[in-house]
Amino acid sequence: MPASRFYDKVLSWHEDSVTPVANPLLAFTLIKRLQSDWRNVVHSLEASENIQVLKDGYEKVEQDLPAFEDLEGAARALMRLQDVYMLNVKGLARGVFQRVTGSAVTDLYNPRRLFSLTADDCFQVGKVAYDMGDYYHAITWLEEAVSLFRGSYGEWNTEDEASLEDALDHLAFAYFQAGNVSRALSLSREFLRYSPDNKRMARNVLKYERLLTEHPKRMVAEAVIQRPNVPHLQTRETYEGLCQTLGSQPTHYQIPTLYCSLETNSSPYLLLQPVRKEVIHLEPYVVLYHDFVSDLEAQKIRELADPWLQRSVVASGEKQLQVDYRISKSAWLKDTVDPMLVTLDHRIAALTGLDVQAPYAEYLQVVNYGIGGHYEPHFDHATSPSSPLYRMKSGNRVATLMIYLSAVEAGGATAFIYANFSMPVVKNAALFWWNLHRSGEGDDDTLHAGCPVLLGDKWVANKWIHEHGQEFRRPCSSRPED
Ligand SMILES: O=C(O)CCC(=O)C(=O)O
Ligand SMILES: [Fe+2]
Repeated sequence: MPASRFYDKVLSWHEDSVTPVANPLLAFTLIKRLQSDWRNVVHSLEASENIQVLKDGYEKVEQDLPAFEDLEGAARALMRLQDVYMLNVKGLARGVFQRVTGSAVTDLYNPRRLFSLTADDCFQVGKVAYDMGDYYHAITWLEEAVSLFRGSYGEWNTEDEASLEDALDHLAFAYFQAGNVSRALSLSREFLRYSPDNKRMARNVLKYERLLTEHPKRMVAEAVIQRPNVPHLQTRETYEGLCQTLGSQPTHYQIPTLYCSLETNSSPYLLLQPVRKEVIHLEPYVVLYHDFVSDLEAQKIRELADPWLQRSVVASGEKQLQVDYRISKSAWLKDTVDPMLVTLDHRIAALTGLDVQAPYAEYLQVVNYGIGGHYEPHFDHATSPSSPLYRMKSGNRVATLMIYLSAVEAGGATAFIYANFSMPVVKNAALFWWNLHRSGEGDDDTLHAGCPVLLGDKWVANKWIHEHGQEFRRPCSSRPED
């Protein structure tokens, strides 16, 4: 019986998956299974004697299951990964992560186990794009759906929402919208072979034929379908190149001023336990402190924050908003939550020489990025006088110290757009940089981003240090270049 075949399939997905959400393909299918596959199984016509029990059980948990919005988010995350890492959709559907540029194919990650996508999975991703009018992504995913449905024609899965006909129908229309009428025509004709009585499709075929006779050029000159442009991101190419670590990474051999040292900063605290400091970049000044926290501390911080995590917001004018360009969950941890956080503050103060007591620094912000989670290029400091950052009345964010609380399997680097380098996630290390010049003016060269997580679960913690309280620790200067 198909429903039990679905059950067996679900069981096999869960075999040996300790962290099921580390793989974006598995994460998508998990959400899809909870959001629509089970519903399709439960509401299928395959009424057997136990169906009432199954239905009752389903209704009990229904409101806690992921909503369509979650499925949509997961589909968009897959498309984001596809774009930023130039992933090939055919490869993704087979469970492999390959970057394809021209004829060159690079393996970005070799998963231990392949999780392939079904035709219906690809259809759902394509449909999300289609419903947003994004025919560029719709076409790549629906092409894959059509090709997989063709290969398994006649085999019907109870959990599936769509069929070959649905996929052909959507793909044909997507091509038509994108200006490729000849492809729309051939797919519509294929559709009619399976459903010859469909009047709407018959009308479409006539329309496409007419268009092609009237404008025969469209037959040959197939429109090049462009990826939708995201207007707020002028730096997209650089950003994506850096996420793929195609930027000019600093090499210590070429730049002798970049060095590694054991930092004691004349602090008694650090004399006992010096921290290995690596200068990553000079202007802006960015350093990495290795093993800034221990595995246990990192774990503890993640655990303390976990129950408080909420979808991250950003400052927009005077308001705080949820936006597509920052997708993560975050929580603020007050020092009083655990003595370990006080120890951490002392370590930050000792290393940076800055005062991190309230109100001169913000609470620790813990951030968790799921699959495809990201933070597009931004500044940490306020760029407008009405920013909510000034509510603390301790000036702007003079410096950032960001701790990597986890490793990731692939993706998730921190990219400095204008400085043209990216920092891969180094578990337990902390990245420090100045956001402001000594004059107090924002340093535009600190524009940075958290690249989408390709595989894994990325955690970071931010300590934002404000201007006030640092007057004697970082004296100001009127030279803007300082
Ligand atoms: O996650 C990252 O690598 C960067 C995060 C970041 O820039 C921020 O939270 O402000
Ligand atoms: Fe940032």
